[in-house]
Amino acid sequence: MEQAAVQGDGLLIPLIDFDKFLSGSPSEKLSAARAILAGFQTAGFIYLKNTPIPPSSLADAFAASAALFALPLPQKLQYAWSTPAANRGYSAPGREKVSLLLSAADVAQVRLAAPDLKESFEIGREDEPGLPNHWPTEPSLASFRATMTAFIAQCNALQREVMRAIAVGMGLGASFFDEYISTGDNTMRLLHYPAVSAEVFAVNPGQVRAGEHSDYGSVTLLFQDQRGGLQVRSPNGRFIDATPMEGTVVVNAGDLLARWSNDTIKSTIHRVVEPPRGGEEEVYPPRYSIAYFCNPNFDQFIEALPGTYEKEEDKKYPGIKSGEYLVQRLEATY
Ligand SMILES: O=C(O)CCC(=O)C(=O)O
Ligand SMILES: [Fe+2]
Repeated sequence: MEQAAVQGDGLLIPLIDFDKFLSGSPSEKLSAARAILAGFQTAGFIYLKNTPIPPSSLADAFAASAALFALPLPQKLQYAWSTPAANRGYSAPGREKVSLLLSAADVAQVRLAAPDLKESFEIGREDEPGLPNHWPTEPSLASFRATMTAFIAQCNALQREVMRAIAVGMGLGASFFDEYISTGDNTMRLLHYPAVSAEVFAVNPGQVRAGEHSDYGSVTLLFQDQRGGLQVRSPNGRFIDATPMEGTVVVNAGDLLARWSNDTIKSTIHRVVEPPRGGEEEVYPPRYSIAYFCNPNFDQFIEALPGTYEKEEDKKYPGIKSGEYLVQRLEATY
């Protein structure tokens, strides 16, 4: 029996020992795979412990991310995110003037449009023709590219194993997804939620660090620091804290995997809000996270997986090319 990482209001996110899947006995492998699949089918989220990602790689990636975001804005803007098809580079925070608002009408207006209090930097597949990554050239970031390249390779290897676990759980054979994900059409997103005055949230109850959303692709590996603020929506519609647990990776299923599984897997809404209140903080410290968004190869045609429907008419969605689906979704957001 695995433990719960998060439990409340009908949401149960399991904590799974991934080493049991990777190096356990055949029966341990199978039960870990089934627990992983069950977590995606019920919560849409799991926490994994004992993954092969070395803590030192993660620490290096967070340090490189912090060094990047510490650059002055004009320097970061040299690396600006350009188009949904490219999906690479830097996105600046929304204007953070919320606490200066004077009238209730102004507050109401901003609540409607309250921009996320975050900045991000996206890194795509390195060898994609015509779409170079925006590697920083500052001397203070001399090791950024090597650090991220190594970390991305480790994340890609981990997601392949997660997909194998899903395949085993579904009874499809461990290598079922391998050919679908051979290219590594994935995106690493570095996230920085700057320090923010507690007043910003007090003045505007609609203000969040990242608005509620589901992810688009197959699975997302999410590495969060210890600040807290990530919340996952329960089946009853309440947001439940997905509290950080040292040494774990949060993994969630995205919309394309839900569609691929004929909605037997859930892509669950989540968001990032102010950290849970401890005392009388006036300023919430910055929060950093790294999300590794995975997709089937962009040229793969995605339609209901074997075993997720009985008759043709039970298929809920027409097939679609992975890359087309992603670009459609990105176009709607930016
Ligand atoms: O920062 C986080 O913990 C969550 C980020 C997230 O959900 C996203 O970027 O899709
Ligand atoms: Fe997300």
